[in-house]
Parts: sequence; C-alpha cells; structure tokens
Amino acid sequence: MPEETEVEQLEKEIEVLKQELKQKEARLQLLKSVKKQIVKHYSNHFTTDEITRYSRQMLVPAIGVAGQNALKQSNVLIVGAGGLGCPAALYLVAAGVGHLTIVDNDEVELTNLHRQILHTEADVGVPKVESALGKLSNINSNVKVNPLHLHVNSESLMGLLTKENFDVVIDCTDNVPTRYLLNDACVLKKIPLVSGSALQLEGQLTVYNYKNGPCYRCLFPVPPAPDSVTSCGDGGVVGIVPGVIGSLQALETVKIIADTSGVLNGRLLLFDGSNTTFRNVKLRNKNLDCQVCGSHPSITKLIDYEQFCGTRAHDKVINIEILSNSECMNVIQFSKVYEQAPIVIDVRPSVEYEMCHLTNSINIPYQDIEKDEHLDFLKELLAIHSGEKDVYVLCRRGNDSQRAVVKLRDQFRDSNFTFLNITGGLHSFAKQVDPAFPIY
Ligand SMILES: Nc1ncnc2c1ncn2[C@@H]1O[C@H](COP(=O)(O)OP(=O)(O)OP(=O)(O)O)[C@@H](O)[C@H]1O
Ligand SMILES: [Zn+2]
Repeated sequence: MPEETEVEQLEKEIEVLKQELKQKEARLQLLKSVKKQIVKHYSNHFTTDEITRYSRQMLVPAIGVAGQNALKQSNVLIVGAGGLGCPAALYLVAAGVGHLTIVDNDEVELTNLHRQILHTEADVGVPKVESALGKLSNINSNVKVNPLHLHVNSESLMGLLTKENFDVVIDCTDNVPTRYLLNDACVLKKIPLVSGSALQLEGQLTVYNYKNGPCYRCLFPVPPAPDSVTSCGDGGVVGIVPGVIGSLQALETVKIIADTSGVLNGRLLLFDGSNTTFRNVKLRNKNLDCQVCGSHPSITKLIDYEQFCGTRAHDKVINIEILSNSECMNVIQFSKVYEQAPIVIDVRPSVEYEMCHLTNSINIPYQDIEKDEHLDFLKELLAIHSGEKDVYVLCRRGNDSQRAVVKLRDQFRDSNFTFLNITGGLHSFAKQVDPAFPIY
C-alpha cells in the first residue's frame, strides 16, 4: 500500500532528524560548559592544571583566588641561596609566585649540605644559584626563575632594582654590610624586606619597611662591632633552624603579596630550638630621625656598606699576618716533624678539637690563652719537656694560632722555647698534606 510506505518513509525521516537534534543538543551543552570554563579561566588567569595544583592553597580563605592570582603576578627577589634562601625559594616556587630572582655569588660546599636543602652531593663546586634553578624548575615549571651568580653590592643591587619591579625582597644573607645594603635599597625603592637569621639553635624573623613599620636602621642605626658577630662557620648551626626561619620568610612573603592581615612588621619573632619556643617581641616604632626612612633622611642613595660596617660583605675568614717568617712553619715542613714532636698545641675551641685533631696534639683553647687561664698547665707541660726547643701551635685556619704565638712568646720570653705558628692551620694541612683530615 503506497500510503503506508509514505508514512513509514516520513517516520524514518523524523527519527533521523530527532537523532540529529539530540546530537546537536549534546554538542550545544558541551560548548556551553567549555565556554563557562574558558570564561572562568580567563577571569582567574589560571589554567586547569594551575587550579588543580594550587587548589588546596586557594581553599584557604586568606589566600583565595585573588591571593593566588596576586602570587602569580608577583615578582620576588631572594638574596642568598644558603640555609635560609633554600627553604624560602622552595616554598615560594611551590606556592606559585610568578617570577623569582635568586642571587648568590657562592658555590656549593660539602659543609652546606646539612641545611642548604636545594643542593645535593653532585652540586658541590657548582654555583648555588645554578644548583637551585634545577631543583626549583622541577618543582614548578610555571614559575620563571632567574638565577644570578653575582655578589650583591650597591652598584649591582641598584641596577637590579631599577630594572625589575620587585614586590618583596627577602634577606637570606649572613653578613651585616649586606643587611644594611638591602635595607637601605628597599627603603629607597619602597619595597618590603623580609629578614631572617639563624645561628646554632636560635633564629629570628621580622619584616622591615612595610606599612609604615620600622626599617632595620630604625632599630640598629649603628652597626655592631665586627668582632661581636658570629658566623655559622664559627658558631655552627643546626640545619633545621634556618629551615624553620626560611620557611617562615616564605610565609610572610606570601602574606604580603596576598595582602593578608597579620604580617610580622613591627614585631620580631624569636625561635629557640633548644626548648622549641616561639616568642614575639614588639619592636620600636619607625624612628622619625632614621637616617634612611626618617622625615629628613641623610642617606638618599646607596653608600659603601663595607666601609660603613668596618667589615667585608661575606662571612669568609680573612687571613691575618701578624708574625715574621721566622715564627712560622708551613704545613709541608710541619708534616715532616709533627709525628715526633712532643709539643703540638691545638688552640681551637674544645668542641672543634673533639670533632677531629692530630693524635699527638694537646688542646689549649685560644680563649683560655687570652685570659691567661692556661699558664699553670703550660708551665708544667714545658717543664716536662725542658729538653725540647720548638713548640708547634696550630688552629683551624691559622689566625688564632698566630694570636696565640704572640701571647705565648711574650709570656715565655725567658724560656728556651720557640713558639712556631703552623701557617694556614688544619685547613692547609688537610689540603696539602693529609686529605683524610676533615675540612669544616
Ligand atoms: N652580598 C651578597 N651577595 C650575594 N650573595 C650573598 C651576599 N652575602 C651573602 N650571600 C650569600 O648568602 C648565603 C648565606 O648562606 P649561609 O648563611 O647558609 O652561609 P654560607 O656562607 O653558605 O655557609 P658557611 O657560613 O657555613 O660558610 C651564602 O650562600 C652567601 O654566598
Ligand atoms: Zn628606618
């Protein structure tokens, strides 16, 4: 029947059209949801991966999408890729800052590895910033990391701050001239400065030059006496302590960028790892007479900070030369006689002597010699060896041993003994004579 065939035909066509409509509707739904996502992404400036990556952090109301977005647009400078700089950089890169410039002039040493956690055994000898770059890029390839292998001084810093617009500067260095330099530069360029320090089991943290708070100079207008500053190389540091402080420097930086409340300005955080306490002390207000941030500043451009502080802008030991050649012996000559020598005096602090020493040496710390607390013991020792002539005096790098020789030579002026300084100390001995002797 022709009518029936026509009806069937029409029904088939209707079915096909219905299917097509269904497909079009599904496609429309898909396009609508993609559009929604695109609109969402565009408004947040985040890719899908970024939303996933930072989701846990964005869920924190104090950060939120706006804070994460501010982080993504941010530009941070870290000076120092050591004990503080490593954890600070790690967390900031993980947290998603946009640009991170990390500056350091030093190379990785074995003594760094217990605390400078971006560097590995394979990096010994490599510039710290180069070693840092590799690890940081692995953690978050979204972040543009700019490694600069250079010493920050007035000239190089001003060049850098003029070229880039940093939102925050983080002081992860270890010497007073650089602290004043970074402070003054941040005041002049109106950048908050997140400052940290760590020694032995203690650490400190504060934020300078932020929302009308004090700067470093407001609190310390006069630099400390060069002799009163102890470095990690001399005083030691438990690696976890700069880990704590460096991580908190990253936290303060994130808070500044996300513009949260509760930033640590005008307060100093004191961490004592020996009894695991954190204390907050209120700092004095901004000093209106401050030389750099006061109402009539006398410092309007960067100065010579090594001259101002009377010390070099690094914590490496500088060798002194206060003895004549006749009072010194080099380690090669010493290596030929020391095993038979009855009087070898090691003037390092006793903790260092306990760590490692030459088997036949006797420990009389220079601190005791300085205070004449060694005299009875030494008189007795020399009396036992009255037939001898030479007394060998050594220390870690050859500076305290020279000072000790000056003191001993005067105290025992009337004896037959000659006090001989071992030039370059146990460092040179380890390098030139016995590589099995530890360098620290
Ligand atoms: N003016 C500066 N310019 C560039 N880097 C600096 C400057 N001052 C200090 N630094 C860097 O800051 C870092 C501080 O690190 P840290 O305090 O852990 O000590 P360190 O010098 O690596 O080790 P140690 O004191 O044990 O020898 C160092 O890597 C140092 O090179
Ligand atoms: Zn000030």
